[in-house]
Amino acid sequence: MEAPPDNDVLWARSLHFRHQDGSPGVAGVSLGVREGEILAVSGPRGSGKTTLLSCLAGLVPAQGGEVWFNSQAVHRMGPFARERLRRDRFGWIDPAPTLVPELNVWENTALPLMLRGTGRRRAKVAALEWLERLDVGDKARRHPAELLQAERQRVAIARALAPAPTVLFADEPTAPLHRADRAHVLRTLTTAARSHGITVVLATHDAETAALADRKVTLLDGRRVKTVHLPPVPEAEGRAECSLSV
Ligand SMILES: Nc1ncnc2c1ncn2[C@@H]1O[C@H](COP(=O)(O)OP(=O)(O)OP(=O)(O)O)[C@@H](O)[C@H]1O
Repeated sequence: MEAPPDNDVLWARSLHFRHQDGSPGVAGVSLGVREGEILAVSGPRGSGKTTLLSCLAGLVPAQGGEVWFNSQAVHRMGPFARERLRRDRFGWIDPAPTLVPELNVWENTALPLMLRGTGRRRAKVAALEWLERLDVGDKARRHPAELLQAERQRVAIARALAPAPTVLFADEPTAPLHRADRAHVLRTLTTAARSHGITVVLATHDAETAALADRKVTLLDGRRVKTVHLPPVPEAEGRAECSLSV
């Protein structure tokens, strides 16, 4: 076993993961992510994007293969070491916002910073700055239940960026946003990542989102492929969909 190349902050070799019920998640995926790079992991629904990000972030232990974060072998870590790594070095954005309902918006945003040891006052200042950047600064004292789903997602993005993680795993981060808001939020996310040197692994099935990344890897049925050719939707089916959506 060898350590990853120096310029890769994250590196995986021949990753395998099967879900508890036997569903194949990823099967033999290898990739490297360079420091400061924005890497899109694309592919259709069910292709293994979330599973891959979960293995890379140490959320689930890979059942085969290797994951390296710099010179640390994530695949050899126990649950506590992986949890510490996630807390101190990684950020995560889910497709749907998961905020602590009892805390207000700025407290939610400041939480990862405080868990890393930042004092409450400094954490609050940072949280408020990030909330402003994500256009939800005026909601800082509200509780999650008082916000729209799209606003909660902006808060979740601010919370993930506030500690300036070394690697940010963003799983369909703009899924709950309206199309018009998506581009703006994605630009804020990618600009913030670039200006703070945050490496981003961005799972998306949307080609426009993937185009914002520096590089793209594509998955199909848990494996890396060069391109995905999906069968065209028959015209009659397309018409049926249109009439249903009216
Ligand atoms: N918790 C789970 N238990 C069992 N099977 C799962 C679980 N999560 C995902 N799978 C299965 O693993 C495979 C990969 O799913 P995954 O969610 O990683 O794909 P994805 O590309 O992220 O899809 P989506 O875009 O829909 O989120 C799919 O066949 C899926 O049904």
